[in-house]
Amino acid sequence: MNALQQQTRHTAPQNISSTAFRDAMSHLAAAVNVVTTDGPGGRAGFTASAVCSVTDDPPTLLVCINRSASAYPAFADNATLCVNVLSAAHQEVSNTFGGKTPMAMRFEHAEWTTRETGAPVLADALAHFECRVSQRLPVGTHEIMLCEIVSMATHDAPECLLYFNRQYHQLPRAIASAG
Ligand SMILES: NC(=O)C1=CN([C@@H]2O[C@H](COP(=O)(O)OP(=O)(O)OC[C@H]3O[C@@H](n4cnc5c(N)ncnc54)[C@H](O)[C@@H]3O)[C@@H](O)[C@H]2O)C=CC1
Ligand SMILES: Cc1cc2nc3c(=O)[nH]c(=O)nc-3n(C[C@H](O)[C@H](O)[C@H](O)COP(=O)(O)O)c2cc1C
Repeated sequence: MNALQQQTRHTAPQNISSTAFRDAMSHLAAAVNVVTTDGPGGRAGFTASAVCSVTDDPPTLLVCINRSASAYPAFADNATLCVNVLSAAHQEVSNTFGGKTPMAMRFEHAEWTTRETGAPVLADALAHFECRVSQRLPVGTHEIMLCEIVSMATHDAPECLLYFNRQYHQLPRAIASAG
């Protein structure tokens, strides 16, 4: 057996439990976002790594939200949301929105504003995307929200926040070149 084979762990298809899937998913590094909303369903937000770009025409991204999350009823009732991309300075913001913190307290510890849609915008987010939810698709425990961009902005913070191996990591904007 060579070194590569020794480091590779295979799981038979019939054995793919939720735990095995999560263990494998912990090997995917992901950007960390706080997704917020406000409207008839109230103000809410949650930490999300399941966010990705779908198409640039019309500019669209997707967000997956667990339907058992305390934030879900507000997202189900509201038509707009904001994806706030976190910088390395926002690890505590991520913990606040990813834990069991009561919804009203989540917005107390960072600077939030509103712009086009009324969804809370994190003042110094690395980027923010205000969106109109254009489609909703339930899949298992989650709902995929397809989100058309209404307005966006970027902010050149020096490092982004990543989630990998169940831990936070910080990645600099520019990697120093060797030699
Ligand atoms: N997509 C999601 O719903 C995610 C939920 N979480 C939640 O945050 C908490 C802490 O998670 P970890 O410490 O990373 O350990 P974990 O073992 O629960 O998660 C490991 C990885 O599995 C994936 N994952 C976790 N829960 C999932 C779910 N319900 N549906 C689809 N994918 C899921 C994510 O990629 C995550 O990084 C847990 O309660 C977890 O459920 C974390 C990341 C993503
Ligand atoms: C790094 C990280 C990423 C997460 N990504 C998602 C996600 O993409 N979708 C999701 O529904 N929940 C995600 N969660 C979990 C939610 O942020 C939240 O903890 C969960 O919905 C339970 O919140 P509640 O106590 O308000 O019900 C993530 C949590 C962490 C810490």
